[in-house]
Amino acid sequence: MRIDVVTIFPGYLAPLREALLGRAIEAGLVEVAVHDLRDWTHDVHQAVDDAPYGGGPGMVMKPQVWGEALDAVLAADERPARLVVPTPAGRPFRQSTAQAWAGEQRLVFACGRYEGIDQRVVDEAAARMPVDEVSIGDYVLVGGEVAVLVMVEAVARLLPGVLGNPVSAEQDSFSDGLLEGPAYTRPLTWRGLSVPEVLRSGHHGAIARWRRDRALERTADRRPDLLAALPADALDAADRAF
Ligand SMILES: N#Cc1c(-c2ccc3ccn(Cc4ccncc4)c3c2)n[nH]c1N
Repeated sequence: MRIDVVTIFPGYLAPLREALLGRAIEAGLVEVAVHDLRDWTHDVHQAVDDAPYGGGPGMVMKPQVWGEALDAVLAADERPARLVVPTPAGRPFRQSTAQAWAGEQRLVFACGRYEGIDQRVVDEAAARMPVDEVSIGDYVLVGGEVAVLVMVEAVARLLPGVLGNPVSAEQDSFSDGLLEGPAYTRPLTWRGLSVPEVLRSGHHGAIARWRRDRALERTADRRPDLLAALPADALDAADRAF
């Protein structure tokens, strides 16, 4: 997969080259290119924004600059791309979104700032490629860069070879529609608190059942909406007994 990010703050995306994802890039499991939107300005001030039509607070990002930038970035690789535009007004970004995007050959992320990007940039792009306007949560950020860090990590960890243990991605929170339950490691007792006996029993069936019960319990307590959204056949009799 190739990932391109267009932003006026390229330095914000430096964390993509750290740790697990950085190693994946070095291993050639994923390609990441970050582009400075101002490279496609032509005025001395490198202007990327202007006042909003209809008035209102703040500034809007100019369509001309974005259009030239996306044309150039898209032309740099022949692979078909999905354009992703983070926005507080976007559809929710979920694990299912990350799983769907993990199958893409190429993702191009457009990081807005100010009050956002002129809508015509999205509309014009949508005539020639898939475009997703997405939000990472119900709170307001200052720009799209942090959201891109979140989404790139969520997608990249699903790519073959990126995670040391692919099983862990299958047992993620949300992968089965539930939150994952609590995890424990050594020491056996820490500040008077001990690891649940069942986890030391060696009884794999009992351990699986205990973990499922804790996941159901945590999901019911913290995210009842996820429980309500589960397909009818997602809970077996033992689950329902919980
Ligand atoms: N994903 C995501 C987001 C954003 C977000 C994303 C891109 C941009 C570009 C500009 N802004 C600032 C802004 C724009 C409009 N209204 C208010 C603030 C952004 C915010 N905020 N909250 C989220 N969950």
